[in-house]
Amino acid sequence: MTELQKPIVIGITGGSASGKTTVAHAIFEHFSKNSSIMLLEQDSYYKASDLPFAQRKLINYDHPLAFDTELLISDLKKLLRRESIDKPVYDYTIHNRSEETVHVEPKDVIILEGILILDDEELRNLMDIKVFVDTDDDIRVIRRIQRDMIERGRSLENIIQQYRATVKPMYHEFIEPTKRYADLIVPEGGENQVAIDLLATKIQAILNDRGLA
Ligand SMILES: Nc1ncnc2c1ncn2[C@@H]1O[C@H](COP(=O)(O)OP(=O)(O)O)[C@@H](O)[C@H]1O
Ligand SMILES: O=c1ccn([C@@H]2O[C@H](COP(=O)(O)O)[C@@H](O)[C@H]2O)c(=O)[nH]1
Repeated sequence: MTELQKPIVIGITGGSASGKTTVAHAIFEHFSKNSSIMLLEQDSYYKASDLPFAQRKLINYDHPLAFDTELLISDLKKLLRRESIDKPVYDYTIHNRSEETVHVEPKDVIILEGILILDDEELRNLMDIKVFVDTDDDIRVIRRIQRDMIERGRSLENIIQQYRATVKPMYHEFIEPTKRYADLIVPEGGENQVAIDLLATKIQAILNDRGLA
């Protein structure tokens, strides 16, 4: 009976460094002891590139076409059919997909997280709950500087240049407009415990309804 139930898909989006990953991990932690749950990052589905590093650095990574959305939809549909996937691995430090993949087994709850997951209608329609993490541009840019210098091997100059050239304009052109598709808008992300608790309650209700609890 349990194997035949459709898994629950929670989409968590918002601008870069809004707190999407932090919210996704909080939900994951909440359910991981008692439920079968997994994270699926849209970033894993950035397109691979044959261009040299100097040119890869200049790619617009905040445009919908930077992602292999076809592969992401195909993998998500497999997980919904309770089939396993070989998830690509993305390496931000080299701006490219790594040679490796990670074998992922299907789970009852799938948390899909990324800047442009609500842009594509077909992908959007696969989600049960859509969340937009809404954090002001100035806070996000400060967080991004701190994170990208430490975790993604970037210089301050490079982060500022990329932010002005693509990150900020693409946010306003493509990401922020997807807020209208969200069921829930979470201000400030990871520290918003009330929103995380509300989300957890709703997920638990769907788990109960589908007999997955
Ligand atoms: N509410 C918050 N207050 C302070 N720092 C936060 C908050 N939410 C996230 N952060 C920090 O901001 C950075 C970006 O958060 P992250 O969740 O990785 O964002 P995203 O996945 O949207 O890019 C991380 O270093 C994280 O620890
Ligand atoms: O090669 C790359 C790929 C992506 N980026 C930037 O990453 C963010 C999305 O990740 P978040 O965790 O949501 O911040 C996006 O804004 C891209 O600009 C990159 O710099 N290089």
